[in-house]
Amino acid sequence: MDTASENCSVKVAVHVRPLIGDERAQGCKECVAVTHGNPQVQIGTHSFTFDHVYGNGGSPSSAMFGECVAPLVDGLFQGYNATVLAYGQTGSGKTYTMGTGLREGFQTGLIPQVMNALFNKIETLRHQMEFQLHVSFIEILKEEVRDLLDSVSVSKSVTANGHAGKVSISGRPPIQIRESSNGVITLAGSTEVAVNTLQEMAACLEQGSLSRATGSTNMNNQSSRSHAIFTITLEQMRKLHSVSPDNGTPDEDMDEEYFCAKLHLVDLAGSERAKRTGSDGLRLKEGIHINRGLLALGNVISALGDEKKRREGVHVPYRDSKLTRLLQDSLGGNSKTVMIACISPADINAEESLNTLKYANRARNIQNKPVVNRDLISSDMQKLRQQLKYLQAELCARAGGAPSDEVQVLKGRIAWLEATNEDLCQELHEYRSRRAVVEHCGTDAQEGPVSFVKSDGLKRGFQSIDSSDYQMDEAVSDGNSSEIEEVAKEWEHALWQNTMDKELNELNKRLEQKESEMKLFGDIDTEALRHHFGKKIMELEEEKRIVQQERDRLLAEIENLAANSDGHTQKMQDGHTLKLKALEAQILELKKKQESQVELLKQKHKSDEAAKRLQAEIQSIKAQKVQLQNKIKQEAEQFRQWKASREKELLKLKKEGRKNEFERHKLEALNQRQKMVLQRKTEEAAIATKRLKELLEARKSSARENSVNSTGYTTPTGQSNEKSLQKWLEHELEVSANVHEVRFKYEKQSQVYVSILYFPCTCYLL
Ligand SMILES: Nc1ncnc2c1ncn2[C@@H]1O[C@H](COP(=O)(O)OP(=O)(O)OP(=O)(O)O)[C@@H](O)[C@H]1O
Repeated sequence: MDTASENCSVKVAVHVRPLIGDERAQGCKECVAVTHGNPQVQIGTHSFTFDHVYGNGGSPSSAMFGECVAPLVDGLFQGYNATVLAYGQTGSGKTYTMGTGLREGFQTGLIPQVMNALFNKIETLRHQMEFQLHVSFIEILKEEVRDLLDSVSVSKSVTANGHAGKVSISGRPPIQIRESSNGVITLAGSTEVAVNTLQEMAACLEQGSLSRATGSTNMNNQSSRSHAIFTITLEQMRKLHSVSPDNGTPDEDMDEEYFCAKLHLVDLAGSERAKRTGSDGLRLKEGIHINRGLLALGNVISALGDEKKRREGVHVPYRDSKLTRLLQDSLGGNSKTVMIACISPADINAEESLNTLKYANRARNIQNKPVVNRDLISSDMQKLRQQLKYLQAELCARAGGAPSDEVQVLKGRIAWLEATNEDLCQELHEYRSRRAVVEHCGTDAQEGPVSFVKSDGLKRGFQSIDSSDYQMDEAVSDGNSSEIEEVAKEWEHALWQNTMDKELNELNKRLEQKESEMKLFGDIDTEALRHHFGKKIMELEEEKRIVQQERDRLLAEIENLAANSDGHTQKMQDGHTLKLKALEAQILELKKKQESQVELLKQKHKSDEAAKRLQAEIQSIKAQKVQLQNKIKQEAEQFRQWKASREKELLKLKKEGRKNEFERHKLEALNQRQKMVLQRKTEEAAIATKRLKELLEARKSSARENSVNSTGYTTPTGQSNEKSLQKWLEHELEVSANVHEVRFKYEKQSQVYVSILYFPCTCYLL
């Protein structure tokens, strides 16, 4: 690879799509204004300047390819890597712009146009060089890299809820991201299809687009649920005609130069808010992963886009997500990059569109360092060849008079160089044939335990986010929708806060900058300056007037002298003419000075105007800052209230639970006691029944005795028996009444107990 690199910033274009059917049906108004003839976009009080603005009054969308992407395609042929990145809210038109969806407008998308331009250019250059094209198409879905061109993976529609998804058949190892020793990011295990024609490349795009995960949400009925990267690799073998040093004619043997450049075409999944997309379950989980990847991308852009941070060499968190890892070269690395920020003009999307523009505005500050990707070995070889030719020429030149031992040394050197050249050719050949295998096997010595340790360390920095994600996983698997909602809300709040903090930081920076600019104006006493310039002009005016008077006087004298001309007067006249000339020059000088003073005064006036404008800008930034701070405060307060009410609710429920538990214990104890009483009474009743039987027996036998005596009187024994029988009967009645009462109470308590167990809340309310 060439070491020389040029710094070039990420170019940003905005694509404003027209209002679409749904938005029209909802009666939305347009809230995005584009300044005519200028790449400026305005939303509310916010105004941004980009490299290009398309749609909605800006340049026509059809000009986008020619202005933004065609130069990157040309760059590919010079060996420069390039990236085109579509970013924006869900439903803002990224897929439409890139042409990765097989829907309406597909052919006008950027990727189909790239393919056309690529093959047209190859056709015109075919006689000068050899080409080899490869394409790969991957998606990042829920932090997993999937191969969209893998023929083993199959695309399948999942019919429930209209959700579609891709099902991978196991058998191939998952795709791994690797970093080679020279810092190049590669994908080990992804399919690289060699293509020779436009049709073959289009078929790859179509196959991958069909396999991509999409799903329906409230905001886009065919929403991309993954980040997709379509990569075109262009290899060129250029034939270099070298000129013979002897006769200046082209050499028979031609040198070769090998270039290899990649073009990444990225269609990111859209940022989304769970509330607006109406996502739940699977969609919600996808949305969280999408937002998480975009948050990591935002952090990378912030770290790279901040001049101060860059100078301080602040760590860029590329490893926080697969997306940022894969785009490492595209952002701040070896690539020419264009970001296309897609926005909707509808007023209901104003906040999201504003966020997209802020994100894109930050990206404009990123400095990349693209280099020509020339094969190291071929460039070494070229140097050696040049050296060889130079030596051969030197040898020829000296052939006549050079001492023979010097010629011998040079010949030896040439032989050595030729041998080295041959070795290098061999090495180059082996290297090329091994390269493909090496890339696929991914046997990269760099990915050892050391890099794991490093990534672990970085992971720790993101622990809070990881743990919230873990909570989300738990919540989703439990199927507890209120918990999901709670975690989603907290996540959304954290995202929102992060964006707002960044915005506030940016406002503070802008304010600081404007205030320091204002200080420059403030140090100058404008009134004193104006007075000084006014005075200076008057003085010059006076001086000019005096000099003009003197000139007029001299002119009059010359005229007089001319009338009576003699030798003496002629001399005087000459002297006067000289003086007159000097005075004229003086007047001219004074005029110039006066003009420059007037110019200075004008500039002063202009700078006063600029100071006023600056002051107004400072005021507006301050007002924006106050607004933002209030918004942050309000949101934080709302979130705090929501959290407090959730906690209160939870506490109340816990309290109710405890109370119910206590009641249950109490009832159980009562129930136990009553059971015991019932048992005791039942036993007493059994004893009484037994006694009754005995008494009845006794009574029968005494009656028999009485009939034997036949006296007709009741004996004292008979009387006492009757009394005891009466007493016993009374007791018996009392016992059975008690038994009934206890049984009734027991049954009632049992019913209450059952209802507490199965319907605790109702019971509490009762
Ligand atoms: N420039 C445009 N002109 C006309 N229609 C457009 C344009 N851009 C987008 N649309 C329409 O808007 C809708 C959403 O577009 P698209 O699917 O490309 O959005 P997206 O940003 O890729 O969404 P997501 O992130 O959810 O995948 C589609 O119906 C598409 O046809």
